[in-house]
Amino acid sequence: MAETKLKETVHQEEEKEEADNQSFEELGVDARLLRALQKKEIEKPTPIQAVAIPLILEGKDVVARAKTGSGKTLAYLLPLLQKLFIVSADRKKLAPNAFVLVPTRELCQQVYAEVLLLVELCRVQLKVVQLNSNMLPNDLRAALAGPPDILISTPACVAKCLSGGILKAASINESLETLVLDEADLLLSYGYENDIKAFTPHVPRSCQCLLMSATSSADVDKLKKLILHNPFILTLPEVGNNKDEIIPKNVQQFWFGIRSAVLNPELPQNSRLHILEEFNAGLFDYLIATDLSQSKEKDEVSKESNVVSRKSRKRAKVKLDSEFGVVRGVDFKNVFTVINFEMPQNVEGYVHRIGRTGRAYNSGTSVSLVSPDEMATLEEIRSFVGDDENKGTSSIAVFPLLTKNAVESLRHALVSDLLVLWVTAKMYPYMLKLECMDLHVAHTLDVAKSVTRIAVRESRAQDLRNEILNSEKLKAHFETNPRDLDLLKHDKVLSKNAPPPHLRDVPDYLLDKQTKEAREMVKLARDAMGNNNRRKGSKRKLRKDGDPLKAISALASKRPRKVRKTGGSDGNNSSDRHKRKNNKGL
Ligand SMILES: Nc1ncnc2c1ncn2[C@@H]1O[C@H](COP(=O)(O)OP(=O)(O)OP(=O)(O)O)[C@@H](O)[C@H]1O
Repeated sequence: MAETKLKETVHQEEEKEEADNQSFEELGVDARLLRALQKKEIEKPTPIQAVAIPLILEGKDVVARAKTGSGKTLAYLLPLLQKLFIVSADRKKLAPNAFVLVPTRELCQQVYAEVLLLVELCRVQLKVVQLNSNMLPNDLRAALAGPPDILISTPACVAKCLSGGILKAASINESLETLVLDEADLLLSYGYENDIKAFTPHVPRSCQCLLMSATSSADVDKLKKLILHNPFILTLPEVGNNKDEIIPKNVQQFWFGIRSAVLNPELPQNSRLHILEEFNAGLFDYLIATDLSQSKEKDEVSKESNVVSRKSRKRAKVKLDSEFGVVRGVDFKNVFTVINFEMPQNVEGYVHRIGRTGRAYNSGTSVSLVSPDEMATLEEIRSFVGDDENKGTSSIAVFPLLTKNAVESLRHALVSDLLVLWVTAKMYPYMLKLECMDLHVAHTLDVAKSVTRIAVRESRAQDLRNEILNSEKLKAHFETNPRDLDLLKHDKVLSKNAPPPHLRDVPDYLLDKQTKEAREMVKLARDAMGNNNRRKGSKRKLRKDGDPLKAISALASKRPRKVRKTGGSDGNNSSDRHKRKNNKGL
């Protein structure tokens, strides 16, 4: 115990400074590796390399904790390779002499590529293989034939090879010289504990063990006790005490107060209803939802795939509700924008998703982020909605608002159909800082403050009132029911706070050339999206069976409706429309 304490090296400033000034050569790195580093344009060791390389070259067990991106991979790879350069008559070759175990397949590939490059640049004859659990037993056997000098893999794959007799425990015991556990802080949390426990009894006492980690945690301590013998513990100061420096200083970090909720099939029914209720009551600005019952398929991924799939693996154990479905029929209130971050799988899914906006008399926008492999789905959808480039018809347009100009113009937009505005309002301080718009500060911050949810809702209500008052279709109704017209005309806005006069218009002095151009663009975009929608809606015949104001709400019995019943429907309910199209043989 006392000896371990003595061996713990928490580097003091002077030691660190000394190490900082050493070259790779002074650390004892082999000439071939020096050449390789030069070709890689790596000039001087990072602090962790400076302290770890000499110790590893001496054959010590090392636990190295240093912040992410600090060069831990080369800190162990350089001495590991150098050790293998030495041709030793004592070396047994029944199994790989060095194992590098990492938590994910992606990391396997990354480390493998790094080793291959170094070996190639050094012009040495070393055989390196990477194995993963997806490989067939015969392929695993073939890769291990020889055997290779270095094996890069995951603990799960090694355990699989052991239990399948592809790797012999006795051979490992005879041949293993160096064991590296990279990203050690993740290995246990990724569920590899049993795999590591199955493997460690076969690690010979003589094997040099290295444990690399970006953070210090109970898991790292557990691994340390499981595998290492009396190691040197290198804790660079920034990881030890000052938590602010775990992440490199050159990373700017932000968080925004975006009120949001997640809706997915893993949640119990009660929670889902509760979230819908809260969303409809305006507690969240954003709802992040999935309509994927097919997420079950996606969950069937191998354990070392990646971080996301690791989480998914845990999720796979959770029973998903096969009756989950928020995009069909559920009547969300005040959804102005539907964003398809992932495209739905088919036209039907698209129609149902975007039908969550533009409900009743509201207008809405949908924005689809389409990756190249989703283009076929987009084409299918475009042909379904009747888009034809040859005929110049295009209801799904290229999104026009992501230009710098458009962002500029949103600074001055008081009312927008786009929910984006709220994000913009919240981002004002950052945008201003980033783009140095000091001239506009006072005005734009005032604008941002004034764009409240109520202000936006009222403005939309006003639009709606105007539409109804000017509606040709309702003219006859108002003639026979003048009281309705009277009530509507005198319907007053809820908010007592009129916008301050200086915000009614954007003063000319604030309008630079770019903003003027952007204004035009946004106007065009609104015409294309909002106004067209309204026009389309008004052309539709009233349908009793398609009254969107009677749309099924998951919460209909729980809470009073906020939407006032003003008459019939414009039939602008995508979901109903789609059902009708479906019946026609979609
Ligand atoms: N001495 C060096 N000088 C300049 N660049 C280096 C040096 N050593 C490593 N690098 C580069 O720094 C980057 C980060 O290195 P590496 O991936 O080893 O970091 P890490 O500490 O393992 O990070 P993480 O904990 O996130 O895995 C790599 O692109 C690597 O090539």
